[in-house]
Parts: sequence; structure tokens; C-alpha cells
Amino acid sequence: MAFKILVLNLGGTSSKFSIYEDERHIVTKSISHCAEDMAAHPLSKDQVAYRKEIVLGFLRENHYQVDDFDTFVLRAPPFPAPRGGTYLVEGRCRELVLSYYHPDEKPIHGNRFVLPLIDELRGARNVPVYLVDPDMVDEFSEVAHVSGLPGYARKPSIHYLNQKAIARKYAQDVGRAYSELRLIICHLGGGISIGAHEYGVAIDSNEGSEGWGPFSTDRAGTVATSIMLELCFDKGLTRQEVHGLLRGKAGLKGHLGTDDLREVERRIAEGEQKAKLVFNALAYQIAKEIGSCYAALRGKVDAIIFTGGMSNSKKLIGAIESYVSGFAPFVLYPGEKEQEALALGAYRVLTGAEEPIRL
Ligand SMILES: Nc1ncnc2c1ncn2[C@@H]1O[C@H](COP(=O)(O)OP(=O)(O)OP(=O)(O)O)[C@@H](O)[C@H]1O
Ligand SMILES: CCCC(=O)O
Repeated sequence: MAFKILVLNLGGTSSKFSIYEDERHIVTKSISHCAEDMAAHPLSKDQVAYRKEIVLGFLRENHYQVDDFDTFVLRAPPFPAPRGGTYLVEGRCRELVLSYYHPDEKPIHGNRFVLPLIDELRGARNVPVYLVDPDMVDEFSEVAHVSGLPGYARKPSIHYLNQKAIARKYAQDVGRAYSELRLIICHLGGGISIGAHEYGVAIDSNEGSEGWGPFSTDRAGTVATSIMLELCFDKGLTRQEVHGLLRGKAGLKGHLGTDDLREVERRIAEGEQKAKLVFNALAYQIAKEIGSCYAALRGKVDAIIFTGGMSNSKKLIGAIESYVSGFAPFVLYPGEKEQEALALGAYRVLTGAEEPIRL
């Protein structure tokens, strides 16, 4: 009997569900949630209810029931995982994952409420739940950790799961080992993370979740200290309001009222000058971040790889290329390899090929 694996990958604005039987992909459904649906389910607990119904619909469409599954595998929230691998969600690991769930607050990202959703789905059944290659695995070099503020190290926040899966896929496609390549990997999704990978190790990156780097669909990216001070102390805003502004009402959404790059492209095609300027600024900031990874890799780069939903945009890739095309060849893997990476990570531990990590 094959192991039946349900993969749940909830993004900020998207939901991706897959069913695998052993290593075999059966079906995937990918949904981009429209702004109206997100607004109709404003709190994290509302999102649990909303997306649970979508999962159940996906199972019905494909003639599966929740009880058919031997395991659930999830994209993890950004907890400080000590290393890459497959984590069993029990004990301390479970506590850490649940510490990101704030039912009565606006959700930051789907990975924050996916475990409560699974808990509702599995009920009393003791089905193992796994996480694979969590986003906050820290492989920074020693020098990359040092910030200018003593006591506050620079820390990575990259789409670790997808960055690693894409790096391995590229290595396989060119018939080389990931451990012998120097790569810049640009995950252009709801969030943007750009990583410098040196011989199989992500030695530096921007802070894709909450911090420095390019702005993204709805996040501000780098913000000057003086602006932070003004927001925190001069505007009478609460901590939650400042956070919501920087992550949720910034980036494309802040400038143009949409976090959908396809809509931005449509508006540019209709002649909207502001959309054009913001689009060009996005490409410019991404190119500059690629430049910083290029420096981290001492200018020796085998490929600059693009992945994530926004990598589908030929216009965006073209605009980035106009700045950094001379650095290294561009390689495109639009979308992501996260579903497969999650399923195979769970499969390895189910079959005993790998020990799960327990915290
Ligand atoms: N064909 C396309 N052309 C242009 N942009 C696209 C296309 N498909 C998706 N996008 C854009 O990609 C972005 C969403 O990317 P993606 O689905 O990878 O994000 P996510 O999974 O929600 O978040 P994250 O990648 O941070 O986990 C949106 O801005 C969307 O408009
Ligand atoms: C690395 C960024 C992951 C997220 O979108 O929070």
C-alpha cells in the first residue's frame, strides 16, 4: 500500500494543495485568492475556516477523504530551525509553530495558521505532521551575521524550502552537484528573497519576511532608521499598526492598491505612468539585491536563477536583465518546487530513509 501524503502550502495570497502517493504526484491545485475573498476573511481564525473549506473541496473533487492520509506535510512558519531537514511537529516544534498563530489578528502569511487548520482537519486521529526545510534555517557565513548594531545579528529570512529545491533542480538539470556551484537564487513570490549560494550553502540573503531588501507585493523592504523612528514615535501608531503598514500596506499594494503583478502589467499596458514607475522600481531594487549577492560571491557566479510567481513575468525579468545581464546567465523556473520538496521530505521519513528532526 502506498503512503498517502497531503501537502498544504499556504502562502500570503495563494493556497497550493497536492496529493502524493509515495513519490508519485497525483494532483495539485493552486489558487490565487482574490482581494475580495481575503477581505471577507480578515482574521487568522477566519482564514482557517475559509481555507479549510477549500481543502475539503479539493479532496472531494479528487475523491479522497481526510482519513485516507498517512501524513500531512506543511510549509513551516519562519521559526528559527537549527538545520535543514524534515521536522516532526510534536513537543517543542509544535509549540514553536503555534506561537506564530494569533487567531484574532490579521494574518501575516498562510504558514502561520496552517497547523491549526490541520488540527481541525485531523481531529482526534494521531496522524503525523511534518515540516520540511523551514524558512529560517541559518546558513549565513560568519561575516554575514555581523550587523552594525552590537547585540543584533543579521539573520536570514529566505524561502529556504524553495531556494534549496530549485538549487538542486538546477544542479540536476546541468549535470553538476549543488555543492560545486555558486548561484544567486531570486524567489519572486508574495515575498522576495534573494540568496547567495556558495557550494551548497546559503551564505547571505536579504531578509525576505520582515526586513531589508527590495520591496515586494505588499512589504516595504528596506526602510531608513529615520523613517522607522518617525513611524514608531511621531505618528501615534501602535506597534501592530506600524507592522501592518510595513507588511501588508507597502510595496505594490501600498503604491498601487494591488498585490497582483498581473494587474500592474495590465495597468501599464493601459498607459498608467505610476504603475510603470513602481514596476520599474521593483525591478531596480531586485537588480540591486542581486548585485549585493554578486559581491558576496566575489563575482564568481554560475547562474542567476528566478523562481516564484512573479518570475512568470517576462516584462519583470527583462527589466532586471537590463541592469545585471552581464553578471551570469539567467535561468527561469517560474512558480516553485515546494510541493514536491515537501512531499519527498515526508516520504523519506515515512520510509525510514531519513530520521525526522525532533526538537
Ligand atoms: N503569470 C504571471 N505573471 C505575472 N505575475 C504573476 C504571474 N503569476 C503570478 N504572478 C504574481 O506572483 C505573485 C505571487 O507569487 P506566489 O504565488 O509565488 O506567492 P505566494 O506563494 O503567495 O507567496 P510566497 O512566494 O512569498 O510564499 C503575485 O504578485 C502574482 O500577481
Ligand atoms: C522568506 C519570506 C517568507 C514569507 O513570505 O514570510
